[in-house]
Amino acid sequence: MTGKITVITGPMYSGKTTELLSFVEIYNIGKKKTLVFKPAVDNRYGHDIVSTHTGFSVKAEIIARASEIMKKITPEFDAIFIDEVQFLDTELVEIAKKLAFQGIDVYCAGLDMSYLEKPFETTARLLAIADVVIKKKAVCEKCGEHRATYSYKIVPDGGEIDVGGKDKYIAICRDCLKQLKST
Ligand SMILES: Nc1ncnc2c1ncn2[C@@H]1O[C@H](COP(=O)(O)OP(=O)(O)O)[C@@H](O)[C@H]1O
Ligand SMILES: Cc1cn([C@H]2C[C@H](O)[C@@H](COP(=O)(O)O)O2)c(=O)[nH]c1=O
Ligand SMILES: [Zn+2]
Repeated sequence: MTGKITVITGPMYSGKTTELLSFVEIYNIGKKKTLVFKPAVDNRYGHDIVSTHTGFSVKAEIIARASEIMKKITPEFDAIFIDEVQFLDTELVEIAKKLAFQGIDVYCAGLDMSYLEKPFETTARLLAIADVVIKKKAVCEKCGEHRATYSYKIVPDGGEIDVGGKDKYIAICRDCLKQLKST
């Protein structure tokens, strides 16, 4: 049987990594063969772990390019999990397809949009080929409603790729974004 491609997306703090790691746990309980990957650019929580904003973490393989995934897995794997896919090159899309054809489930988590409201290309392309899309929302840090779909930058521009957390970004809803833009 072929594998399934699942993409978990949404703004920062929406629970993407939490959801990704809950899938890892399900496969691990079932004693399945799995591997977790993370791009090298995201150095927030230490070098060889994927961590949620609440501090829950699992061991991960650090990769600079998507092609490194193929060097680290064999056909015996049941599933692979990749966090922060917005930081990886678009070759990940072909790799995800290839692995799914080989019967390996592929779980990807990543931002859909940058703070400039532009789609991250790798996430966008993965969404196009996904079997399952999970779109998460965060709590808006302006109005307190659970409908934030945007990551808003609260410090001067450090470029579209700019690793950080609450020191740089908040999650906000469209209504609050509209308000912020009009002030
Ligand atoms: N604005 C927010 N909305 C929702 N959760 C938030 C917010 N700010 C901080 N959190 C915390 O972040 C956790 C989700 O973290 P994580 O899964 O790492 O999210 P993501 O990977 O989408 O950034 C939540 O369980 C909550 O404790
Ligand atoms: C919006 C936005 C975010 N980033 C960075 C900031 C963080 O390091 C990650 C997102 O982490 P999370 O697990 O989703 O909270 O991406 C960026 O580089 N550029 C952006 O526009
Ligand atoms: Zn709001």
